Parts: sequence; C-alpha cells; structure tokens
Amino acid sequence: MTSSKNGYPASQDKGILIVLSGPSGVGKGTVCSALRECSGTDLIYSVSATTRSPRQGEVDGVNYFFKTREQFQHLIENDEMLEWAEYVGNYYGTPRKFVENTLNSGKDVILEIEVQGALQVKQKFPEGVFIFLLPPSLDELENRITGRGTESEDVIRSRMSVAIDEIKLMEHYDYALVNDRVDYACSRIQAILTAEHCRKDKVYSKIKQWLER
Ligand SMILES: Nc1ncnc2c1ncn2[C@@H]1O[C@H](COP(=O)(O)OP(=O)(O)OP(=O)(O)O)[C@@H](O)[C@H]1O
Ligand SMILES: Nc1nc2c(ncn2[C@@H]2O[C@H](COP(=O)(O)O)[C@@H](O)[C@H]2O)c(=O)[nH]1
Repeated sequence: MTSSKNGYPASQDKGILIVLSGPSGVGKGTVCSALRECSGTDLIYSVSATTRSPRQGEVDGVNYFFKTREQFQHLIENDEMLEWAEYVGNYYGTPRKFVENTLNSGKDVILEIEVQGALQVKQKFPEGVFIFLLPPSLDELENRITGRGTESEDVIRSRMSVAIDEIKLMEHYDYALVNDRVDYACSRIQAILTAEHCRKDKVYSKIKQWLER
C-alpha cells in the first residue's frame, strides 16, 4: 500500500495551498528556499509573473516569469492569473493553471506573495493556509532590505512605507510568526503544515474507506 505523509493511506485528496506573505525584506524568499530544501518534492513552489526587471542572477522561469506590461495585461484579460496586484510600480501575479493542476495532483503548493494578492486568494481558496511573516523589529526589516543590496534608496523607502499598511492586514491571516532565525521560522512553518495535514476532516477522508467495509 502507498502511504501519505502522515502514515495514512494515500487518497485522491487535493494538496494544501499555503500563502506566505510579509513586508519586503522580511525574508519570505529565504525562508521559502529553506523550506523547499527540507520538504523536497512534497512542497511545490509557484513561480510568479512580474513586470519588474530581473535582478542580477535571477533566471526567467525560475525566480519569476518576467513579462512586459502588455504581456501581463494579456494574462489578466485571458483569466490566466489566480491573483495579481500592483506593488510599488510593478505588477506581480500567480499563474492560475499551475496552482490548480498541482493541488489537484495532491501536492501542496506555496505562494510567496504580497498582501493584496493574498486577500484575493483567500476569496477563491478560503481553505488555504495563510501565514504572515514578521521581522524581529522595523529597524531589522530596514537592515535586511538595505543589506540585500538589490533596490535603490527610493525603492527601499517606498517598500518600507507600505510595510506598515501590510502588517496592519495580518489579522486576515491564520498564523503570524517572526523570522528571527531562518531555521526557526522554517520549523514553525513545518509545524503548521503538519498540523494542517492532521486536521480531522483531512484525515477522515483518508480513512473513511475503513468505515465503509
Ligand atoms: N532570519 C534572518 N536573519 C537575518 N537575515 C535574514 C533572515 N532572513 C532573511 N534574511 C536576509 O534578509 C534579506 C531579505 O531576505 P529575502 O530576500 O528573503 O526577503 P523577502 O521577504 O523575500 O523580500 P521581497 O519581498 O523583497 O522579495 C536577505 O539578504 C536575506 O539573506
Ligand atoms: N500579489 C503578488 N505578489 C507577489 C507575487 N510574487 C511576488 N510578490 C511579492 O511582490 C513583492 C516584491 O517582490 P520582489 O521580488 O520585487 O522583491 C514581495 O512582497 C513579493 O512577495 C505574486 O505572484 N503576486
């Protein structure tokens, strides 16, 4: 018999949709990479589309699908986006089909997105797990975004000024955790995922065949 992650029989259950948000520079990407490393093929990362220019080392189709504004507009008009938002002068969005197909195949999917987009996803997938990542302090947030060295001073200022508005919206999330250390944040998210997989309705759908004998 094939068994699923929690030791129960495999079923045709959909995967869990995890949405990870938090202000720019808090460490979403870093935590997400660490999480993917320790979760292997059990957790699939959704690659977003954006109109922002690639940073040094970023690869099209790996970090983002880099699009012109016209191409992005076309994706929206063709209903190819699960959600999209304009953030500090650029468009960002989640390709819909990849997420739906992966969830239907039973795999968990993680989206690393900003708050306006996360709220759109919540409308469409209220059963998703919404996690908000906080910095240890606002000074540390600024240190991280500045220390990354990828944004101009103007862009850093704009991103810091929307950070407070984003944090105000954390009440719409299911969980909030501090990214003090990457390994701690990663363990906390894994604990959340384990608990979500052990929700009784999830487990019940896996063992209900036992009751139908
Ligand atoms: N727990 C941590 N402690 C110290 N530094 C961290 C931690 N997590 C991430 N960083 C550093 O903070 C910087 C920003 O991290 P990262 O790029 O992952 O943030 P992000 O939230 O994905 O940003 P954005 O939303 O702009 O894409 C990076 O230089 C990263 O190495
Ligand atoms: N609504 C969405 N937001 C997204 C998506 N992909 C990334 N993001 C968020 O945008 C900001 C800026 O990202 P950066 O790579 O330019 O630093 C950050 O908060 C990302 O999480 C998306 O598909 N939809």
